[in-house]
Amino acid sequence: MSNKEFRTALIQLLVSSNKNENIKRAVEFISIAAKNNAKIISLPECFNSPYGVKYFPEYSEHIPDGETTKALANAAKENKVYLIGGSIPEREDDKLYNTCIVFDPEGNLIAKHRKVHLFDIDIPGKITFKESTNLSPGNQLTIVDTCYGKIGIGICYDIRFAEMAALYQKKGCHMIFYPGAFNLTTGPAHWELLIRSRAVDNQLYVAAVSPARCMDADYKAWGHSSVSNPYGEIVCKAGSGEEVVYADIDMDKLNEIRTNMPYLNQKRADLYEIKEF
Ligand SMILES: NC(=O)CCC(=O)C(=O)O
Repeated sequence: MSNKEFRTALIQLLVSSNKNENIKRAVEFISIAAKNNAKIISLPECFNSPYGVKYFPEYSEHIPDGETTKALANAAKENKVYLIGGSIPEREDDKLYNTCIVFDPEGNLIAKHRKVHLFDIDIPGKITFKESTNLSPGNQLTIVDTCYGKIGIGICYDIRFAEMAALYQKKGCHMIFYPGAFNLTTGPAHWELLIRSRAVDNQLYVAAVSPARCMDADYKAWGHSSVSNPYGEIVCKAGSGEEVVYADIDMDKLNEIRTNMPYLNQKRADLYEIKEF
């Protein structure tokens, strides 16, 4: 495969309350995905800790000197892959963040995305979640320059904000990764709809990577890690359990879709515009 065609792998990890075990299993799955020829591998949101505000302080780490950063750097280097490290609770000074770290195939930390839109919702009788209880939002968008092109990074709730994805497209991204953990209320309603919408809006590949569902956990993840192509077709999709799913990315296909339907160049900047950050 050339750099215009490459395989990506989404690791739908079953996250437990044992942090060391979570990291170890993530590293094992990275090696399996690399053996299956994946060049860009992603973990899910909050993969080293159960997802919940009460867990964030205990499981949080400094980046880059924490154990998770070191383990992922080694895994990227040993397997010679780009690694999108899902997210982990990050501690800096007296603040906590929900943070995605990205590594190149030499194991260098090349990006750090702090979730910019915190997940604060209250659907009575269904789900209440308030990340802002103890997390602070990130204040920057994140684009990673790779030998496979530019990749935008968002974390879960970030996928709901169409302008963010539009900016990534405007700045040259051909793919956006969203490590995420939707739930049993919003997952069936919106997970796939949002993945496909961001892909069609911007004519790019969208990958969304969830933890596996654990019915004993406080927060029950929807699962269904998926990739949409730029035409809005789901090209791979996990079930709800632990598994790795793969998608073959094809930049010629993306370019063909953009040529056939050139609506990205037909925007009315005289009427509306996405401002650059
Ligand atoms: N972890 C999250 O940000 C969850 C977002 C979510 O479930 C949603 O519906 O949005």
